[in-house]
Amino acid sequence: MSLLEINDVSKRFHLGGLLSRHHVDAVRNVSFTLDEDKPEIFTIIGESGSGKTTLSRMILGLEQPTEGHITFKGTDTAALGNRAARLKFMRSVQPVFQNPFETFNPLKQVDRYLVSTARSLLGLTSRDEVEAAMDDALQKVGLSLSEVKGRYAHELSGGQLQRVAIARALIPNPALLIADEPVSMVDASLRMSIVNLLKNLRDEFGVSVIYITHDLATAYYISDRLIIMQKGYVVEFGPARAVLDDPKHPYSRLLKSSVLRVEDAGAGRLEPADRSEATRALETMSKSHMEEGPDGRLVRV
Ligand SMILES: Nc1ncnc2c1ncn2[C@@H]1O[C@H](COP(=O)(O)OP(=O)(O)OP(=O)(O)O)[C@@H](O)[C@H]1O
Repeated sequence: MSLLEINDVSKRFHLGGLLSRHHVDAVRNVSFTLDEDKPEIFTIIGESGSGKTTLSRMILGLEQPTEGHITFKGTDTAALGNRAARLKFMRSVQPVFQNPFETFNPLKQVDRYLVSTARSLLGLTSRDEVEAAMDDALQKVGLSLSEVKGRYAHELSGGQLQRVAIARALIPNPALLIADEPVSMVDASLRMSIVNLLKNLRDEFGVSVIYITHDLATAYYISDRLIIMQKGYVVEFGPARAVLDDPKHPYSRLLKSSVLRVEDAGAGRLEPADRSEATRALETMSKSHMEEGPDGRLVRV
């Protein structure tokens, strides 16, 4: 059975009111499926404005698709009518946001966030039960309740704080985490520990992760499959290493060639790579379609 099915989903934002003719097509005809029996790290890559966050907000039910359907464990997420159905969905699909320093109010002890998640999503009332659920989630991210209890955000490192944010998301034992740029605000030296943590959640606890990033290196390291988005379109889709080793679409090639290498920086080569091929591909995008290669990869042509 599918865990998550994204079926031909598009999102159009009207600018200046519904009757205005100005709009942005943030997401265009995106489809993919995650399998319930095969937890994976599914990565969405794309530059700023390509539609990654809009797609993730639709999966979380924070935006509704203009067209298409999103189905979680067989239920259309647009049809989650009552509070009980909505709560059940929120227990199963949890977000992790980009900046842990924005996630946590500096005037509130960080463990209070975990307490409220345990109460609201698990319905726990007794202090012992709440603390057991918190400690269990904190252990999964390599922390413990005693390390975190009573502490404020500024008393923890960015890496520790992002672990606490992930622990909060893990309290209801979700099947799916939506992690939107979870390492971009974390110190480079701590980045791999968070990335390895996501891997561990997949391997040890069977949690699937939708990992949203600009960062090709971490995407290459942890992803099972990925999509590359440009201006709302999926331009390439397939096993992560196959796509990143040998990108087929001009935009994917541009992304890969834009990664700054130490030897280029040392030689003063800081200019962006030539965008002309990717820009030409974008001009013909509305007339394009996805085509399947012999290795099961999909490329927009
Ligand atoms: N609520 C909104 N109203 C109008 N336009 C929006 C809204 N949200 C997003 N957009 C537009 O939709 C497009 C896609 O934005 P989105 O934030 O999904 O991209 P992104 O790939 O996540 O970018 P970033 O990496 O910068 O977060 C952009 O052109 C953006 O300006």
